[in-house]
Amino acid sequence: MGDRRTRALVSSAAFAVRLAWLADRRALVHVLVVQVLSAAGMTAALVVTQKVFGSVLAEGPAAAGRSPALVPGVIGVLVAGALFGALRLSGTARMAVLTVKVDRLVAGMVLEAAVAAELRRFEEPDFHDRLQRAVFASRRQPAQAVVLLVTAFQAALTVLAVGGAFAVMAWWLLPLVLLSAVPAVKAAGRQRGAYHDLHHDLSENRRLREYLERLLTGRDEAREIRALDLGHVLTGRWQDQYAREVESTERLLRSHARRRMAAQAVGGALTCLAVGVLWWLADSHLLPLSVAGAAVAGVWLLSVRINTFAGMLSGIGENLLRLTDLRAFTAPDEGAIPPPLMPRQKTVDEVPFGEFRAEKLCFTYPGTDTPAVRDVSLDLRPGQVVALVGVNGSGKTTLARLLAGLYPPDSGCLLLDGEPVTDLGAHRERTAVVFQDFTRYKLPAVDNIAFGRPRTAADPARVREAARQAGALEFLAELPDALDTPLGKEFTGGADLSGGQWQRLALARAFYRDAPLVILDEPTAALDAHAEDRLFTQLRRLFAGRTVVLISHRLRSVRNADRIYVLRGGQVVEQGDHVSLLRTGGHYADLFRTQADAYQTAGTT
Ligand SMILES: Nc1ncnc2c1ncn2[C@@H]1O[C@H](COP(=O)(O)OP(=O)(O)OP(=O)(O)O)[C@@H](O)[C@H]1O
Repeated sequence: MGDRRTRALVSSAAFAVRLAWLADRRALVHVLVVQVLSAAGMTAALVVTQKVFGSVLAEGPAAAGRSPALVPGVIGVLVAGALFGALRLSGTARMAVLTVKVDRLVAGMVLEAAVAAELRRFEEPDFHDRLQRAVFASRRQPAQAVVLLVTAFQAALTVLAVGGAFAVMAWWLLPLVLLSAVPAVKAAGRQRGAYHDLHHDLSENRRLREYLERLLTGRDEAREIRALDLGHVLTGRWQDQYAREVESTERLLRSHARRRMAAQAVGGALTCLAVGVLWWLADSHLLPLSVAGAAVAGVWLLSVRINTFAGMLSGIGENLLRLTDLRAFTAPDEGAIPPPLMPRQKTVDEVPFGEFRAEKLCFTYPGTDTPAVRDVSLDLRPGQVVALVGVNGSGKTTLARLLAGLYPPDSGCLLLDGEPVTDLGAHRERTAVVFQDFTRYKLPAVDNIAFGRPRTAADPARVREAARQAGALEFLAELPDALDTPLGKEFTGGADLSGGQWQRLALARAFYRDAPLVILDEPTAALDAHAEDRLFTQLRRLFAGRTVVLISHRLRSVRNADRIYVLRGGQVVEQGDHVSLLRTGGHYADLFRTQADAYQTAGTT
């Protein structure tokens, strides 16, 4: 365990240095050179101090002011002090820039890794724990690790420099001074990793707390929270979550403080002993007073540096261990999406898409035991409209996600013209999906549509055409800045849309994507009756030449589909066209009649 941790620390330290190198190698070299020069300056200052002491003592205090030997020494120390002060300032400024650049580099790495992760991973709590820890580790931690490592480097150089000066003056003092730091180093070693373990233990707790924070501060949630008067309940839960974190952290900090205080007391006693020995040696004329004086200054410098270093050790340890979270998350893994093969998204006419078949698809969500989709097979021919129907939870959305290549099936496969679809990334390229819970991008309307083909520059004429096809052009044209209006009231000049208008925008995105396979999951849930009717009656014309998979609870809307698959408990229990399914008198007929009766009853009462 200890060895594993030590190895993790060493490789994380190398990782931090590599990050700094990648972020700004010139700044890193500058900062390190400053540290080396400062350490060299400190050695020189110590030696000069000893010489000055020597001449003062040789000529007597009375002659001190007149001694010509003193003048160059004192001037030299003063000039060197000013030079090193300026050098340190430049090093500090460069360090600040370096930390900002490291932060940016690492935040980008985390975002890239999150974007590359397979959708399935987002179903796993462990993934969210790792993501959260990586996000946490990316905020100032790598930059702080670089600062700590540079400070540690400086402390090590000081130890070497002062040690070197001691070698000239009184080398035998060095072990005593080093001994004084042992308790602090040991305490830091014992504490090392404790924060990191706590951080791991609290991951889920913190994730829930942050979710509650988003609920309590989000614009979209603000309405319902006020309508239900939920604020105080959620704040209470937030308080409970936070209290748990604070209690655990407090417990750890208390034990940490006790250990460090004890270590400091022992270290201080050993430093006093070293000074006492020097005093005794000087008093007994076993050591020249000049050497003893410089050695006292050296002992003080050295013990301060070593103790700072030891104190930093637990900080460095914790910090570097957090970088292991970051490395683990950003390292490419088997879940990463391979880089896109096509440099430019092709249009529907350029992408070959023939007969599409799903064969015996099975899928179980991570963390559950019951399959959401079981042994589902279906055929989709070019130009066909195929509908998936069934009660809530029957597996329609999950099946749609499998058909879109968003999840790899646990077993079974997708076939295109008889060939298994092995590259799900390429399959997604030829698929347009309008999700039931589509995303509302609080960005300009034009982006909301052009995101349908994110790897090609937005084509304004096609954006307008897609908006027109989705019935969105009219209301978008009336926005303050037309299609350039940001769709979020949080942004200056921003506007908001109604639920149905947002849904039309999601449809426009699908039109703009211009893919040969179109999957529409409840695409009209928020549309008014006219708009819904218009979409369904014109579906074939609007998506001419494409294969359409349509999910809808409104069975009236799917009756014109070429084929209807009826799902129940994740399985296809019936299939056929509307007329044949009604004739069979099964589950579909039952659902259809229930809806028709409801309309009739409502119409007659
Ligand atoms: N992310 C998930 N993790 C675990 N189980 C899930 C997840 N999403 C859906 N399920 C489960 O999978 C089953 C099928 O859900 P699915 O969303 O595919 O049904 P659906 O037919 O689309 O339902 P609806 O008509 O309500 O949209 C349900 O039992 C549901 O509880």
